[in-house]
Amino acid sequence: MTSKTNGVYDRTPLIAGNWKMNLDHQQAVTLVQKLSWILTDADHDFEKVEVAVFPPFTDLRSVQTLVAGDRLPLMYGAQDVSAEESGAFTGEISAQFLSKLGCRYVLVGHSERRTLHGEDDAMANRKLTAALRHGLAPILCVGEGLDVRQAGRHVEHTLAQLRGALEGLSTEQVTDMVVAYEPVWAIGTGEVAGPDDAQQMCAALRADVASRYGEEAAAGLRLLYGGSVKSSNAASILREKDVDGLLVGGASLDEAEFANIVRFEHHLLTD
Ligand SMILES: O=C[C@H](O)COP(=O)(O)O
Repeated sequence: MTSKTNGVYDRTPLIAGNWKMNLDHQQAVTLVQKLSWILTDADHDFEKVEVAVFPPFTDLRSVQTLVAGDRLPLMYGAQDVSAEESGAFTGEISAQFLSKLGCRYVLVGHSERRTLHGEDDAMANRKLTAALRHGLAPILCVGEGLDVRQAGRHVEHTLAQLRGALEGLSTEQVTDMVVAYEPVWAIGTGEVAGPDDAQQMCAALRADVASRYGEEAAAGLRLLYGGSVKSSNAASILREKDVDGLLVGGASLDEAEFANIVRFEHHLLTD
């Protein structure tokens, strides 16, 4: 997001709520209903600031039914996708299934997939390709651990993740992409990277895309920050020039708190 002063953004801000392994399908319906009531009551303009939720797989059909039935203006997506097309892959969920459920987005390469399931950049690349084949918009997650940050290698590390995951993709495919910078040391810890840290990395990611895929691709690329985001720090991070949105974990499980994050502009105007 850019141009914070006149209310006009170069890119539509995206506020994404990753529920992780929380909320069953009934709780999902309740949360989405309440979130939509709060935002509608507050006259939230969903075209100006996009809102997306990422429930567990088992909730997606219920969320789809609610969103379609009530014509809710929010988007939803999945937290992961198989790199495979179909077949004997027990427990996997294909991009085609997600597409059929009306998912707009899918997270790829989240740090919890990387650390808990050993996913690497090559796997992120295969998942991105699978998602794109089925018309899903991937949100590629990148970011460094504490050791890398302390060694001062966070920019090179994160750019290497980006390059590995985007390997072989066309300029057109990269142009539609969303990339989330999530420093692992700031996830679920209460530690937040400062707005300067978020801006430094998002600027480096955008510059890298510009050098490889051209200025147009870089200008369209949406860059999110994730890691202990709350309504109290959202506005200051989003004020940064190259930060186009947020990937929110824990705080997205509380509809009032998440709605306050979505309405960050309100805080920009008042603080
Ligand atoms: O996907 C979301 C991120 O992992 C951030 O999670 P958090 O807001 O709970 O730190």
